[in-house]
Amino acid sequence: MHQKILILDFGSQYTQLIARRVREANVYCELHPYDVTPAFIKDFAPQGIILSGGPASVIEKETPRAPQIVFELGIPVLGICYGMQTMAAQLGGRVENAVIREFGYAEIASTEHGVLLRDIVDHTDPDGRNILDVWMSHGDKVEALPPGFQVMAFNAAAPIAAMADKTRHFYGIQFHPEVTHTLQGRAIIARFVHEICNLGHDWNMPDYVEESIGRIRANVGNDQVILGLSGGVDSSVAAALIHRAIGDQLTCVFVDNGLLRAHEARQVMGTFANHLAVKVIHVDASRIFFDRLKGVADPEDKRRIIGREFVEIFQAESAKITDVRWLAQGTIYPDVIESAGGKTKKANTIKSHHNVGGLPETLHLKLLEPLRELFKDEVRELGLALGLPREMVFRHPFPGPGLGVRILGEVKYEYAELLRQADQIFIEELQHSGWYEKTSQAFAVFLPVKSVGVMGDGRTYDYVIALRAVETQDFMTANWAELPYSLLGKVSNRIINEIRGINRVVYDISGKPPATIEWE
Ligand SMILES: Nc1ncnc2c1ncn2[C@@H]1O[C@H](COP(=O)(O)OP(=O)(O)OP(=O)(O)O)[C@@H](O)[C@H]1O
Ligand SMILES: O=c1[nH]c(=O)c2[nH+]cn([C@@H]3O[C@H](COP(=O)(O)O)[C@@H](O)[C@H]3O)c2[nH]1
Ligand SMILES: NC(=O)CC[C@H](N)C(=O)O
Ligand SMILES: [Mg+2]
Repeated sequence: MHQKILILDFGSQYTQLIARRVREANVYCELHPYDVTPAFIKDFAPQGIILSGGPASVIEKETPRAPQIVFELGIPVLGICYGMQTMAAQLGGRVENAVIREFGYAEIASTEHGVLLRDIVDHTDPDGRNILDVWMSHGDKVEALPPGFQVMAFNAAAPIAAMADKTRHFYGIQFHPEVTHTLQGRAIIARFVHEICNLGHDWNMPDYVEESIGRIRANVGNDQVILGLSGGVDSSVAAALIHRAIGDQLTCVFVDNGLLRAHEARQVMGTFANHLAVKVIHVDASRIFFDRLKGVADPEDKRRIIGREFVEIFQAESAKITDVRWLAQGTIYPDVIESAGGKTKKANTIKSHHNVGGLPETLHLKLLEPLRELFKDEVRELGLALGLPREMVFRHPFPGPGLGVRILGEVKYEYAELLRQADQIFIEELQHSGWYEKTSQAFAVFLPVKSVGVMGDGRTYDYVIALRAVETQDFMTANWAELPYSLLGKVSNRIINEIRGINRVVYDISGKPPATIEWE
């Protein structure tokens, strides 16, 4: 049993980051909606609670409140932004519309009341006051302190920019410590969990590996498990972990759908089957995929067809193995959070992300998802701890539909071959120049349009390749990467010189939003 923090989510854009920061302080935490039941909170038995920010306004009626039990358990509570405002309102203070709203950088002076901000400082002002550079995003502010509280920090826009009741260990901060713009944010979160909640550093990878292996063994017993192995980070780490736990009871199914990157099949088989001695069934289904995709140009239709075909292959393969009771997946914590949000939010479907999650009932398999609690960088750390090669653990994510959504319109074998070569050149050059690690995701896109060129004094009429490279934390928003012109020039030269059929290369300079990372 780990010591743990409960984070109640009021709908902030940054709630996941709060969880990340707590984990980075080596403390286990979970994120749940603000309206969980009192019984849930009791059972969860947290050593501290964090209330997140949120878009609503405490001033309006019918807006979210923290379950009252949060303030009755005798444990520390930290309210961030909306979390602070609702704490103030619920405990007898007052919240008003702010005259001056703050969005972005702000300075606050701390009074050092309570332990949370004591000695945490960016600089001092001419009056000798401790100043923190913080990031704010609010239109409301706490106007009157609840009984028992004192001001912990202030500025002109928010005379109560932070407040504390040091007897009950209730803290409220108007700024966001979870975003990196708040320079001392990490230190503040660490202060809260270690010194105010008195939690140790009991969340670390080596312990996690052992615990997780124990849990997998206890769950699975003597059953057989199958896992769809893509060669991506998540399914690879899941495979390595489960294999460590149950060895030969695990069978991986790696589907070559003809839409993989260059040498992917060889690499995956090399690492897993040869190096780690994991049982991997290599299903060469490229012909089936190309057949099914013939004449289909609509991106959503393509995604659906590819997703359906994956499921059929899985079903066929699992039927060939006796005693399979479990389907293992590389589901990670952001997937869990996002699909929970997806049930309640009325979100627009931009793309239906392919996932083997939609397996038919007739498969009758239980789900084994050992990475459900982990963030991507924790998954990477786990991969390294399990001995997976760095190139595998740190590779960019690759979507399930693969090159199928990077060939615009109809997918043809000929296009896939051209794209594979271009993508390989781009990735090679990024790696040589040190830019692969500086970008979050990079790839080539095949445009099935022809343009005129001149090569060796002759006319060409060939296809176009677009290059895409982005920097992002969470893949929800992204900036295009400012790759050096010299690097782009070299990649362009190589693609046009080395690949017959391509005579023009362009670079995608669109952010997300308004564009998405993949072109389809
Ligand atoms: N070619 C494939 N063969 C078998 N299973 C696959 C294949 N492609 C995708 N999958 C399954 O679909 C799941 C979702 O793919 P996704 O790309 O989200 O994760 P990943 O490949 O494990 O990691 P990453 O996000 O780093 O690419 C994978 O975990 C895997 O189980
Ligand atoms: O497993 C996946 N199955 C999919 O169908 C899929 N579509 C997009 N992606 C990846 O998700 C991230 C965001 O992509 P978009 O900005 O294009 O939506 C990027 O990292 C994309 O590569 C997918 N991953
Ligand atoms: N970021 C937040 O939590 C904002 C809280 C509240 N909606 C405000 O504008 O003050
Ligand atoms: Mg993948």
